[in-house]
Amino acid sequence: MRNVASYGSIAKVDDASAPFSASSPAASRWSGRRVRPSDALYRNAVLTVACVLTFGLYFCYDTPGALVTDITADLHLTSFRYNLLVSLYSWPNTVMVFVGGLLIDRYGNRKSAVALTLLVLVGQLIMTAAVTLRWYWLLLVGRFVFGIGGESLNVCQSTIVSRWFAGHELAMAFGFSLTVSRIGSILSFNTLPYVHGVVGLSGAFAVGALICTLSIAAASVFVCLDRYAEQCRARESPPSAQAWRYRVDSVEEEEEEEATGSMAMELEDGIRETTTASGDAGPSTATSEPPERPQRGSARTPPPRSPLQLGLSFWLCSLIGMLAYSTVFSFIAVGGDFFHWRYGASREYSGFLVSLVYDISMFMAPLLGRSFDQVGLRGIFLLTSCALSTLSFRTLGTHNAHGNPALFPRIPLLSMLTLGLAFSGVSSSLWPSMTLVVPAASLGTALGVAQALQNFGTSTASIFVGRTVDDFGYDYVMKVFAGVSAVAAVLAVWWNLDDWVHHGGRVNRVLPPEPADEAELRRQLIAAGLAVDYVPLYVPVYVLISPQAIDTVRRAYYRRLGEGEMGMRRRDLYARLGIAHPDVQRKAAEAGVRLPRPESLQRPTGISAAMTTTPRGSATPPAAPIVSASPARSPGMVVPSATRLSTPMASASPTPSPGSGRSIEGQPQPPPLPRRPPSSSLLHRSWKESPVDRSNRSS
Ligand SMILES: NCCCC[C@H](NC(=O)[C@@H](N)CCCCN)C(=O)O
Repeated sequence: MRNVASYGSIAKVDDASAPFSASSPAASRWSGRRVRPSDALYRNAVLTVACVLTFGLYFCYDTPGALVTDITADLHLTSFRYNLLVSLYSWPNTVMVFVGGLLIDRYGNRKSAVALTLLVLVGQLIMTAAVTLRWYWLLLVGRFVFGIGGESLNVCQSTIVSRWFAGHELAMAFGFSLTVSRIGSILSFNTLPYVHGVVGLSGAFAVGALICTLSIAAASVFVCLDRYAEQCRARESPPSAQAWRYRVDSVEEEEEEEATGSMAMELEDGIRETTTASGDAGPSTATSEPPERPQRGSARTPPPRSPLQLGLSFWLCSLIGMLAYSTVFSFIAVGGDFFHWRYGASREYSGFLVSLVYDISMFMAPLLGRSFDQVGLRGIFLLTSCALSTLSFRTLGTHNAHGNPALFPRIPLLSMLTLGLAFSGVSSSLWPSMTLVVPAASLGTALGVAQALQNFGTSTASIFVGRTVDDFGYDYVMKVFAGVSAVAAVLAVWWNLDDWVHHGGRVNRVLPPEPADEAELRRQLIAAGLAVDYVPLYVPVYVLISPQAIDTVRRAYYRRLGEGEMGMRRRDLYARLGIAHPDVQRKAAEAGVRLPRPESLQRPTGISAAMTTTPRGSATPPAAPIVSASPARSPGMVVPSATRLSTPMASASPTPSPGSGRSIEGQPQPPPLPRRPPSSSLLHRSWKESPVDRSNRSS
């Protein structure tokens, strides 16, 4: 819980996550420095160092594969000992990477990146010493340490990328990170045999260690860039705004936040889905929350206690990843042998065919990523990729040189091209999708679980291949792989349907760009009196006690802000009528902040309308159009009640100073009659019915 401060309905990741958007007006106003975190240059630098983070890891991961003949010969390893060495990367990570994910969420990306790149280097150095000393057991220790650091480093890289490039650049950024990783693997396979010829086995491992230092350097640069971005962000917030940057440490506070946070999330999901379902975005859409902004939405939810709480969508996604990756990775491990024996291909041509998977992925990852960012369809593409994998394995398992020699070399080439495309599709769509279906604050944990499953799948598949090939032959293995890929495709259908039905198809949508910098807009709103930037910490705790307590706190707080009894009643009335308080309208006009236009006020967004249209069937009222999408939902900011048009208990939020009730020209006037019958207990009922207001207040 350390790096997440939650503000009622809004949880804020406190490690400069997604610190600056490309379209940040505030950032562009931030002057006095040459390069700003919002600049493309700065963001590219972050992406570069994030990509290089795992470069050493992938280079060294494939070292045993690249030097298989030399290692087994030089160290006199049996096939079993060699395979034990290779699999020692995956086995511990069926558990350890999950722990790593938790620690990444706990300590943040900066510390984790440095610690994990160091761990990878330590592992590689141990292996270098082991091959020098010819100590097999030490080699196993080294591979173990290397694996512990390596898989968690993968998770860390993903959380960095998803936080810096949330939104419309996410998949492309992931694509670039995959490309650099593939270059690491390809470089390893293509250079290490020559390096070994020149400097021997120890020298080859030492080269790997040297490349790992590159990753450490990248981690150090990332720390500087990320910290600098955080400082800029802090500088942009006025001192008063710092007041809401409190940390939540006590268990009670966590529980309270979890309750309000998840209620608010449900409410917000309901709102988005209601808007989407009705298709009645109206003119106010421009000023309200975009239909879906998964990362941002998810960032508001406190971290789940257990991975089981990560949701069906996440588990389906992880299972698909486990099945799809395990078949491809274990096929790559035996692919050279397979083509040699089943198609009579030369060793070189077999190697070429196998490497096609990585080669294609290297080129395709950013291209696919870019197209996912532009057209969405990640889920559909993942499904298509699983289907393509099925086709590829089925073909490889059916047509071989013995059955129909005329098909060689067309079948293996076409199958590998298909498999390469499928693998590119899986890796390019899976990881960005993963970040969309889990709360941002739990991303490390979630990716850790996903990688743990993937390692389990890969290790199991490798054992299966080892045990099956001799007895049943490669065709049988390929058919099983085709079956496993088909199961992944079926799960992908389920995953898409679930996402479509319950989440409005978020994984297939185009993500909007990150909104303009929230700090600046928040400052504008606060200056305009449309928001307050600080609510005492005792409020969220106290308001949970009883509706009476809520009312007492609310009134006490209004009084502190100079609000009289009449003002409070007027505020209640305006909120019940579902319109903006005239004074708020005036202030909004002065501040140049757009309120929803009159027609949007006529939308049937009352409680009953929402209850009938909320897809999940939850009795959550819809959100009102908000003054401005991003500021109204900024961490720690409370939007005055009257700006939350037609939110039933909008008046619960405090506002600095009530106005005279004058209306301004061109702005909507209150309708003559309330849409809902006034009730003396409305206030209390509404508190129960409107968690978002409670969480707003508590923030
Ligand atoms: N930040 C990168 C996301 C993971 C990419 C993925 N790698 C893995 O899943 C690793 N567990 C496997 C390492 C094996 C390398 N040959 C990938 O697509 O490589």
